[in-house]
Amino acid sequence: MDSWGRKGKGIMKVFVRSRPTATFAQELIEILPDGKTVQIHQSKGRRCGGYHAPSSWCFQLDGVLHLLSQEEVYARVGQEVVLGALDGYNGTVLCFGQTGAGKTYTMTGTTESYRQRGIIPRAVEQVFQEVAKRSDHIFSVQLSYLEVYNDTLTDLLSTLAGPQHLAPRGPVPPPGPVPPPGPAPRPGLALMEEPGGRVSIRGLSLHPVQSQEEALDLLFEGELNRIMGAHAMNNHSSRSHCIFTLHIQSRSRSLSGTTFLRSKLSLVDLAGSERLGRTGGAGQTLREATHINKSLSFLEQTILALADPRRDHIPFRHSKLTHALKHSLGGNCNTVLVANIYGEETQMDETLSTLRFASRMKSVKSQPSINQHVDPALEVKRLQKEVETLRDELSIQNLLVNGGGARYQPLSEAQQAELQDQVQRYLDGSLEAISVVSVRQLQEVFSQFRLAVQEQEQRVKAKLSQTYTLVERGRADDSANPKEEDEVEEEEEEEDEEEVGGSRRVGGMTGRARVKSKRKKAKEAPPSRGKKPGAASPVHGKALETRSSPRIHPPPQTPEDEPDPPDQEVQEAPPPEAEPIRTDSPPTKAQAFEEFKASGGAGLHRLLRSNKEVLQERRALLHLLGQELNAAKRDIDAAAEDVQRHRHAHGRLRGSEETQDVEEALVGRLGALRTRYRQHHDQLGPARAEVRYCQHLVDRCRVRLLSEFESWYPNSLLSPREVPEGGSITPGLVPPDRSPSLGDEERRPCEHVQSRRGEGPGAVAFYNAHRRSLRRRKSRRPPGTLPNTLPTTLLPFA
Ligand SMILES: Nc1ncnc2c1ncn2[C@@H]1O[C@H](COP(=O)(O)OP(=O)(O)OP(=O)(O)O)[C@@H](O)[C@H]1O
Repeated sequence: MDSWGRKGKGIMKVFVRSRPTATFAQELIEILPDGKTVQIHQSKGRRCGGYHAPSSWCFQLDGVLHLLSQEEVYARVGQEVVLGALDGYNGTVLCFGQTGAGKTYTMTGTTESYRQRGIIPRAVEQVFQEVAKRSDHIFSVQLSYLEVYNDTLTDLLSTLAGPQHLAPRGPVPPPGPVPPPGPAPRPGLALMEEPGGRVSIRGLSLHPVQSQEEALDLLFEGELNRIMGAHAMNNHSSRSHCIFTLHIQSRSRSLSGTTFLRSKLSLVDLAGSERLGRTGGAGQTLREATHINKSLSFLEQTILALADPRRDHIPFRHSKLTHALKHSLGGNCNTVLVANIYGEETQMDETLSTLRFASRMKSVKSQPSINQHVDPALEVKRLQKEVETLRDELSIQNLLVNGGGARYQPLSEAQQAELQDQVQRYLDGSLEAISVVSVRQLQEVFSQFRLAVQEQEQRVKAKLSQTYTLVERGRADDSANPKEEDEVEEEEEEEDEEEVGGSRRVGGMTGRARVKSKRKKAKEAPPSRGKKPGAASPVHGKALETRSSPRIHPPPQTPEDEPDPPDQEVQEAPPPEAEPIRTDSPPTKAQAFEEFKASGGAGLHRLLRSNKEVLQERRALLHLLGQELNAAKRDIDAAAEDVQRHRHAHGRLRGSEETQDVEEALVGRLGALRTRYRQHHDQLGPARAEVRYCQHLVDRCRVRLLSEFESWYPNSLLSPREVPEGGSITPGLVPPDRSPSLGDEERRPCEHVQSRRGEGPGAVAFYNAHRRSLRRRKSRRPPGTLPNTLPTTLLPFA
C-alpha cells in the first residue's frame, strides 16, 4: 500500500478548515471548484484604492475543508500521517488559527460525543486498530501530554501516578490548603538537547498504553487539566499550546529481524492568535494573550527560516514551543497543518493573516525517513548464526575443492588424538614439523603443548614430593560426593514431574535454583539429620519422601525454601497420617487442596495436567531430536574420515575412473549427511522454543491454581470468624449479601454505553473513558463549586 505519509514527498501539507457559521462571508471568501484554492476579496467599504493594494488574494493549499464532518476531516488530514507513524515515520498534525476558529474542535472534538470526536481520539483508535491488524509485529505505545503556557512547560498527566519519569520527583509539599484541581507543578520539566541534536523533555511522564480506552482515558485526563479561559471571542478558549504525543515502537515477530522502528506522532493544538483589543482581555488574560502572540510569532519566524534554503540557522530555541517542536516541523517528519478560519466578515483580517501563514508553511520542505534502529543483542545473535553458516559452507567448499585439508568444525576425538600424537613426536624430536591447516587445529596444537607442560610440572612435583616427603592436601573435600551432579539432574527432573503441592511454588525458586538451595541447606544441616527422609521437620521429611516416590501426589505444603510461609499450621503440623483428622476442626490445608482440586479448582487442575502432558511430550521430542543430531554428527565424522582414508590410500591412482567414482560416492554421502544434520539442527530451535512455551504455560497454570486455592481456602472451608481479616474472596464464592452492586449513578452510564455501541467500533471505549474522566472531575472539584469547564456548544456564538 502506497500512501502520502510513507512516500514522503518532502513538502508540508496544508489544509484550511472553516468554522460553520450562518453568516459565512461568501462574497469575500471564495472557495474555487478544485477544492484547494481560496480567494479572498477585499470588501468594497474597506478597499483603500491605492496603487499597491490588491483587491483580492489567492491561496493555493492542499485542500479546503469547508462544511466537512469530523470523519471527513480526519480522512483527509490524519489517516495517512498515522499510517506513516506505524511504519516508522515521525508525524505531526498542527492546528493553527485565530481564537475561536475551531482548533480544539478539530484536534480533540467534543468529549461527550463519539461522532464529533476530533483528530486525536480518531488517531488513537486507528493506531490500536492497526496494531491489532499487524499481527506479524509487536508494538508498544506510550503517550505524553505537554502544555506550554506562558512559555512554561507543564505535564498534563502529572496528576496520574505510575508512569516513567525522566526527572526526579519534586519535593514533598508542606501541609497546607488543598491545591486547586489540575496538574501539580513539576519543577523538573525542562527541555534538553541530547548529543546528536535530539530534543527531549526531562520530567515529562510517559504512559504505556495497551488499548484505545487506556489512551483516551489519559487524553481526557489531560483535557481536564488544560488551562482554559473565557473572553469575548471564545467562552471556552485554550490559553496554552498543547502537544499530545504517541510514541510508537514496533519490531517484527520473526526471529531473524534485528531492527526495530521507533516513531513519534505529535498532535498539536496551538493557542489561538488574537488581536488584543478584540478579545477585550485585561490582567491575566492580557498577559496570556501577549505570551500566546509572542510564541506564535516565534513559530512563524522559525517556519520562515525553515522555508528559506539559504538560512543555516533556525531559531528553534527562541521559545519553548518551537524548541519542543524542533523535530516536528519539517525535518524528517510528515507534517500537516490545519489552518482554522472563522469565515465571518468581521473576522476577515484574522482570516487573511491565517491564510498567509498557511501558504508560507506550504513551502517548508521536509525529508521524511523511517526511524529504524538496530537491537544490538539480536544483531550479535544474527551474526553468530551467520558465522556458523559460513563456517559450514567453507568447510564443504574446502572438502570439495581442496580435498578436505582445512576444517572449520570442532575437531573430532580422532583428530585431537592425531594432533596429540604429532605434538608428542615433535617434542621428543621424531617429527620435524606439525602440519596445521586451520585455526582450530592451531588452537588444538597449543592446548596440547599446554597439557604437555602441565604434565611435566606434575611429574616434577611428584618427584620432589617423593624426595622431600611432601604431602599434597585439600583435594579430598572437592570430590566428597562425585554423584552429586547426577543427583541434581535427577532431582531437577523430578521437580518437573512432581504434582503441584499447595503454595510451595508461589514466590519460591524454580528448577535448578531450588535444587541448589536444597543442596546448600543439606550441607549446612547438622550431620545427624543427614539425608534420611523424615529425619528433619515433618514438612521437610514429607518433601523428601515425595521426591523418592514421585507418583504419590503430595499434599500442598510450604517448602523449606519459601521465604514467608503463609500458614503456620502447614509448617508445624505432623504429616496427615500421623494425626487422625478431627471432624470438629477445619481440615488441614493439604486436605483442603485435594478437595479444591476435585471441586472448585477441577477445571484448572485438569488444564494443568493436560499442559504437563503436552510439555512432557515436547520434551521427549526434543530429547529425541538431540539424539538424532548427535548420531548425525558422528556419522559425518565417520564419513569425513572415510573420504580422507580413501584419498590417502588411492592418492596415486586418482586419475582412474573407478577411484573417482568411489570418491564421488563418499563425498556425496558426506554431503547428504551434512544436509540431514542441518535439517535436524534447524528443527532444534523451534522445538526448544515450544518446550519453553509449554513450560511457561504449565508455570502459569500452577500459579493460577495456587492463587485460586489461596482465595478459595479461607472462604470455603473455614467458618466466617476464621476468615483472616482482609482475606481475599473469589468472585464466584461471594455471598449474595456481600456482592458488589452498581449504584444507580454507575448503572445509568453503562446502559447509555450499551445503547451507543452501534455508533462505531470504538464508541464503548470512548464513552467508558469519558465516564471515568467525569468521575475524576467530580471527585476533584471541591464541594459547592461549579464545574471548571463550560459545556461545549456546537452552534456559532453570537
Ligand atoms: N467545524 C465545527 N463544527 C461545529 N462546531 C464548531 C466547529 N468549529 C468550531 N466549533 C465550535 O466553535 C467553538 C469554538 O471552537 P474551539 O474552542 O475549538 O476554538 P479554538 O480555535 O480552539 O479557540 P481558542 O484558540 O480560543 O481555544 C466551540 O464551541 C466549537 O464547538
